Amino acid sequence: MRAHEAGVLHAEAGQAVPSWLREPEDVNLMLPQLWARTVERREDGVVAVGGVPVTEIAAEFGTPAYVLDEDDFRARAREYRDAFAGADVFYAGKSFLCKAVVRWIHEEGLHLDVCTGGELAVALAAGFPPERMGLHGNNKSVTELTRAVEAGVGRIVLDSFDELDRLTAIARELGARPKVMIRTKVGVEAHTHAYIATAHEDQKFGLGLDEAAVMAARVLDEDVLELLGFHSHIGSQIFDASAFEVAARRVLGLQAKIRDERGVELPELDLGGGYGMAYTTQDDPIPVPELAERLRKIMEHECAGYGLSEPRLSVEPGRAICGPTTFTLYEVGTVKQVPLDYGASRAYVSVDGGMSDNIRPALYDASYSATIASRASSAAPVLARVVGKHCESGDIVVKDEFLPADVSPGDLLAVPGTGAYARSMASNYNHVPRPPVLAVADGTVRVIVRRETEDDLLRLDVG
Ligand SMILES: Cc1ncc(COP(=O)(O)O)c(C=O)c1O
Ligand SMILES: N[C@@H](CCCC[NH3+])C(=O)O
Repeated sequence: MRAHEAGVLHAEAGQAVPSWLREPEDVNLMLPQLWARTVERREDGVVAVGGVPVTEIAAEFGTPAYVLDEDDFRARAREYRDAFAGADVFYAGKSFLCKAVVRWIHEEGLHLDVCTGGELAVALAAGFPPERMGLHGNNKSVTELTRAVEAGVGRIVLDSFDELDRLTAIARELGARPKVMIRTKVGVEAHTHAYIATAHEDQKFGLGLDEAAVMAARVLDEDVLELLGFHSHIGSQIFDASAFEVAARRVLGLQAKIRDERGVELPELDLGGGYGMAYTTQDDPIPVPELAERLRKIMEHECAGYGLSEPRLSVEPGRAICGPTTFTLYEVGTVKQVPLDYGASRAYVSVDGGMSDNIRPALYDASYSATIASRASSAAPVLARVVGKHCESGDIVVKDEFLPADVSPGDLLAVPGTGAYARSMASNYNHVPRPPVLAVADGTVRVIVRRETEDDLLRLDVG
């Protein structure tokens, strides 16, 4: 049954619509702040990226697929590099990493943050200079640490005393002197989902400021590792620049304490990543130049206050670079009209992917938007929920969106803002193979991560 045949819910009907979601005047409208820069709806109603219509992409490569705008990716990387000139920008590979991305990051002059042996392997395989990499992780294994030291990774961010012992032993054995930072938790309550806040006390990352001072003293005393400075990452999808300022102030206070107690001015400071991006109209990211300027000012101000010479700053944006560059292209399979308690109804639009290609709605209650991408529609907007094909009722792709009432099987549906933590957190739940990543540039589409196949999955199953 088509949605418009069932008497559907409009915004004025009330409760089912979240307060921030407005019924659009034109259901074909695509808000530019939610889409990669070369994405547009053409006059024939079809959405195109880099000049290539999604209908062609779907016909050649199938759905679901992550469609990435390479020019947009590179432009966002450059924007960070330029705004933070004089500081080092480490792209956080956990948000999305593959060999092509590693090369783009290198070509655009960024550094790279990896947080597992797997990410390190991808970066090395793509030829990224190890000295421009940082290695994170709260439980790095001996194998991972050894590989990083042998490869000459530029900095290892220590996260525990156990790791300090491990790395010191490895350095002694290899006769190396790895550069390290110490990850702190600065006690800032970042306004974000609890699962992605990382600077409060009761979570697994980093060391409290007092413990971090003890660790710094040990590293300096033992003189096996080279201490670059402290690291702070307060969480992810944060819009409030003042949270970063508070973090900077607290870590610089620690820096001053080390100077006072040990007579050592540590040369670097890393303020992590976590800059928010727009998934829906609710989100209002801080413009990158403004963010950079605020961090620069607070560094200047605090260092002057403590009489410290300014350490070299580094930052680690992931989501804000890759997130907006990509949309997921799905095909609609079924549309079901579900009556709600208060007389309205919601169209459940099922697509050919779901929580296996984007776990964020299920994991963080994250909001996304969607549009019908294979055509324009003159039908009225109706409240819809885009859901996946998995065996879970929480398998939600877009919780609340207005779609045209004539949304039908066979329509292509695009969900923007899926460049970060979608492919990188994808799973094979229900033995669903993971979608490919397609990079579009200069009117051509290139597979940069191929589609997984059932054969790939069967090959793992050696029983
Ligand atoms: C240490 C560290 N740096 C950088 C990032 C990147 O965060 P985001 O993608 O939100 O910029 C993360 C993830 O939250 C992180 O844990
Ligand atoms: N994966 C999370 C953010 C955590 C980032 C890594 N520390 C997200 O999708 O928002």
